[in-house]
Amino acid sequence: MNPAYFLTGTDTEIGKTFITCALLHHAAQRGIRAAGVKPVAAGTDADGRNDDVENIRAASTVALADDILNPYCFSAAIAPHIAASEEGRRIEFATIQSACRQAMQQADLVIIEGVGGFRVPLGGDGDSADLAVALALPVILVVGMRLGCINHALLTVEAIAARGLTLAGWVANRIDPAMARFDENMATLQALLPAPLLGVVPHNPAGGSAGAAAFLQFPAA
Ligand SMILES: Nc1ncnc2c1ncn2[C@@H]1O[C@H](COP(=O)(O)OP(=O)(O)OP(=O)(O)O)[C@@H](O)[C@H]1O
Ligand SMILES: C[C@H](N)[C@H](N)CCCCCC(=O)O
Ligand SMILES: [Mg+2]
Repeated sequence: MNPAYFLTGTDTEIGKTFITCALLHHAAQRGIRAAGVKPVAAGTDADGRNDDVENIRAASTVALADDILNPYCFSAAIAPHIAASEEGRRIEFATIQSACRQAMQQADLVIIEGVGGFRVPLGGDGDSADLAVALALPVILVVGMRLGCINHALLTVEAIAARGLTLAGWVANRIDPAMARFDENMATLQALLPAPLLGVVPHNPAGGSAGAAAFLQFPAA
């Protein structure tokens, strides 16, 4: 089976999809056939499309079938267990595991984007941390650089370690370009997070997520 990573973040809307795409572009720029998977998406447009799924599809160099790329998609942009319940559906980890296995057979590198932060409920099979355990993959943590991220990052690494998962590395993503004491916050995170820093991605890098790839060092040196 080819390498894959479970990508999580310090919260929702902090750049998990953006960094997933940047990692996929980083791989593609090095001739690695890479694909992203978004097991659970919430929020669709009038055509039934989800932005995360479409961005990940566009950044992937291996075209996965729709049900592998995105096994579960719900209409409302809300917590997915609530969306699933409202739609009378159940998120099955076995279905997601099967999709991820197939992706890992088809692509040389697979990045699996979680949903929201690390402990988002997904229904009867568990939460997104349980999903990471079920997939038994190393984790990449995206830290959305804004006030409050130190606490969120530390709680997340604690939850990752408590489950016996490996933290492969973390990415600092500058979602708030006006963050006060950015350098001091970075120094604190580097001192406290027990994994390599895979890159510091600026706010609005030229070229979008493809341009952001230039700021990544992956795998860690
Ligand atoms: N470095 C950055 N510079 C500028 N904008 C960014 C950056 N990273 C992310 N964004 C923007 O912030 C928004 C949220 O990012 P993104 O959709 O990747 O978050 P997410 O963590 O995947 O959210 P979700 O929990 O909904 O999956 C998007 O509009 C994205 O383009
Ligand atoms: C719809 C949104 N963009 C995400 N996909 C879902 C975020 C769920 C967060 C749930 C929570 O932690 O409260
Ligand atoms: Mg996303």
